[in-house]
Amino acid sequence: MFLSRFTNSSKMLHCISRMNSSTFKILNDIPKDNTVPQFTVGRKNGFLPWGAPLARLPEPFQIIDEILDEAPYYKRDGTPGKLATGSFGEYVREKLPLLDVSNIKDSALLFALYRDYTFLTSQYILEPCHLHYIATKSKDYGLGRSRLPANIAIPLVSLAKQLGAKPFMEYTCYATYNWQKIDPTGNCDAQNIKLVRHLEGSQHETGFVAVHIAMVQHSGELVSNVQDVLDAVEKRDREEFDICLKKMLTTTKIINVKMDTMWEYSSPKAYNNFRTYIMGTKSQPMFPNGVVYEGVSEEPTFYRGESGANDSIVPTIDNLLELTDTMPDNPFTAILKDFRTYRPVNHNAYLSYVEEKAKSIGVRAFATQDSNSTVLYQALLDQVSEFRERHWRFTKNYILKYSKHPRATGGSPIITWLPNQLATVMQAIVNIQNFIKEDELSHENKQLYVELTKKADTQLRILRREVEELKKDYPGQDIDFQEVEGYKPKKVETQSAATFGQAKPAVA
Ligand code: HEM
Repeated sequence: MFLSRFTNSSKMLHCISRMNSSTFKILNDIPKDNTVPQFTVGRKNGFLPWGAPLARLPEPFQIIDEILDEAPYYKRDGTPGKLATGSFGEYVREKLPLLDVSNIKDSALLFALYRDYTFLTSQYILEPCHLHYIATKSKDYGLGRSRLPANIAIPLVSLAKQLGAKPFMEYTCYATYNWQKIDPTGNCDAQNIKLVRHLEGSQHETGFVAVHIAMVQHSGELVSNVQDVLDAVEKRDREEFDICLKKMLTTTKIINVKMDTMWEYSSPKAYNNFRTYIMGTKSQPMFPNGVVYEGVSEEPTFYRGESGANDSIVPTIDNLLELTDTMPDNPFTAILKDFRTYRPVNHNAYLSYVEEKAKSIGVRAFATQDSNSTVLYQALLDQVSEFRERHWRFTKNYILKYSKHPRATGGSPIITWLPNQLATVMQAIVNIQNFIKEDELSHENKQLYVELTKKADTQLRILRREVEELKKDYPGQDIDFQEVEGYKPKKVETQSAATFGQAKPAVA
């Protein structure tokens, strides 16, 4: 049975889940009703859409297929597209009529149109930046276009409103709603994935997105694991709790192993060939005055760019383990919270549910009442650290080796932001040892605990030194709260990256 109470109103979905934080309706099966929002969290689809992403648009929208086929730097036949010749801007201004998208009932078409208008937007405003980046031999991006024409802006804003999304390219647009299986009977491993839309058009771009999909295909198991852990804590069932933590460990290990295949599917050297087009307009020097959406408002807009930071796997685990609560109250954490608004409303509501539920029933407190459970909890923290550590390695090899640009695609400071969270989780692994009584541990858990604690402690010291060194080469890495408008710090603990990621002590 799928969730029949869902309607295509994203606001309604948000309300349903927020009305009662002790329950959250998760899809148990694939819906038959095509008005159910594509990004509804489910035990089968997890954080992927519940239906296969729509690859081709029906009339009267086929003109968008045509334009997007012509756009990529390299078209499907390998010849240069409009972005390579610098003619995309003029082409789309002239060729695209102002289409009416105000009343789209089918959730697949609604999301496909939103995806496609965000592609048109990013290609339009960032076309000059990539050409500048090539002309200056990777030195800088110059300025982007500061006005988005009405034939793109008006429909995009309407679609975003219908979805409760930002009118800008989110992670869902570039990654989780932008793929097809090559063999429809196969799974979503990277070799079986091709893209619906390209920005650059290389196999490295396909590989980059495909590895994300290969990881997110396991998020259905993760959603089930999370629910089982929460149920076990509510029942105060220790045996069941330990079994569930072990199952979740298996899932997280699979996801981390899939992450490692990035090196195989997408080369570090090729990443910067498509990275420009996924940049945002917020906290980016290419858009000092933002972007005006013509026909909508003369007020400039500022949006974060596409980023894996909008994926829901890691935030879900952060929230379940109550790690989010130990993040320092600094501007980096403020950015992390801001990122959470750049995702489907149902994902955001799910994240809030997990966060509130874990706190109210005390997942961490329950874990730390037993030394062996605490080690399993610590092992899960270690998987979050493994994810973030792999990720920091990607950033050093795919980005820092080739670019001195100070901001990541999502607008976070490239040197200090990721280490803020990485250091927090490493510190949490070290701190949790206060709850472990070695003489109560099984032989297996004792070995694991010693190994995990030592590893985190060493990595933390290396990371701190590394960040201080790297900061010298990148300007503006220490930011203040003003950059994250709307965020109210509870208490300013630090504004300096010198003490980034100091987790608060774990309190049971
Ligand atoms: C070559 C591969 C990758 C590179 C270079 C890269 C780069 C980055 C950067 C620079 C950030 C900082 C946020 C921002 O954009 O402003 C970020 C955040 C993030 N990315 Fe990636 N990414 C890669 C692959 C992935 C993959 C495969 C995933 C899997 C879903 C992922 C998930 C995340 C998450 C969850 C965050 C937030 C991290 C946190 O909470 O500490 N990334 N990424």
